[in-house]
Amino acid sequence: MTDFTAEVRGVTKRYGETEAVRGVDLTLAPGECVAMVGHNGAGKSSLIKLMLGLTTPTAGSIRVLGGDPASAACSPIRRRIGFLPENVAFHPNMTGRETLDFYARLKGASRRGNDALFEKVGLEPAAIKRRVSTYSKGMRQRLALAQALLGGPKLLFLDEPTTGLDPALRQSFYAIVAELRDQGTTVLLCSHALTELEGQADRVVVMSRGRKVADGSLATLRSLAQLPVRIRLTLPTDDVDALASRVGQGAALTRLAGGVVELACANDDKIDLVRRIACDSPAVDDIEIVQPSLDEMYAHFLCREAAE
Ligand SMILES: Nc1ncnc2c1ncn2[C@@H]1O[C@H](COP(=O)(O)OP(=O)(O)OP(=O)(O)O)[C@@H](O)[C@H]1O
Repeated sequence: MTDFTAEVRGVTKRYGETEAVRGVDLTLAPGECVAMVGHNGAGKSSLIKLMLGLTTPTAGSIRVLGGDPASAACSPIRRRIGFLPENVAFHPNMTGRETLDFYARLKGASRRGNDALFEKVGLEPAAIKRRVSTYSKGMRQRLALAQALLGGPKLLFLDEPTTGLDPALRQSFYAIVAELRDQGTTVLLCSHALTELEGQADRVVVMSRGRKVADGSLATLRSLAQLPVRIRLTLPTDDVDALASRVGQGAALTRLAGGVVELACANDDKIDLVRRIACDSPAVDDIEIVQPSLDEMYAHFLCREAAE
């Protein structure tokens, strides 16, 4: 008996000569929001298709919601999975309502909840009467999310859900994802927009060339990557060199524009350094601690994998 919503064990997927997924282990716990990142062709979509039961592994095993998602007996399981594919193509001549009704029939879900779904994703009553061909990219993506939410999925796969959306729409998209997660839905989210994933995902999985090269919370990945933390000081005095060298003892120092000095140090040395700055340099105007970004950690794990 497993507690995981999805469990991928030693999975390899080969397409002819191409090994799209290589020996991947991955678990998704109930109510977890996991971000999967990786370069083009890293194997993210292949892994999602395997968990959806659209393809079968060449080696290894997959269990989703307690069953094998590819087996014919598991269609009740597949009804509890939602999927927003990377490139959604709806029929242009159907209205929003007709489209959602159509997908509800396909999924065997009741259409009674469709109005609530339109409201959840922010599609106005006037908009759902219009043909999809008149929709903006943002409206199509909202409709795509409503489609993925049909039947109240326990597990939701979102493949590049925010590509092409403006910042406000991206925020509202993530607000819906957070609400779903709070209600216990497990979410796996693929994206190339690493910066916007910070703060959204409980865990980040980094894929490269079919392999999983890192898996953990941002804090775990930070401690694994051991990238330097940067401490930015805004110094009021002209004597930047003296002050900077005094506070910067033992830390790599860079002068930035506008009297700002950046000190790079190991994460474990950060508190000591901040103490020293506070004691020795009362004239510091401002202090900012910049943790390694997900972009930087991602680049680090890819370089490490390439070197291995
Ligand atoms: N049906 C298929 N037939 C043959 N090769 C495939 C098939 N699907 C995927 N591949 C190959 O498997 C590898 C992984 O592709 P996949 O689409 O899983 O990557 P991805 O990480 O989702 O990339 P992207 O970010 O560009 O969507 C690629 O080399 C791709 O060409």
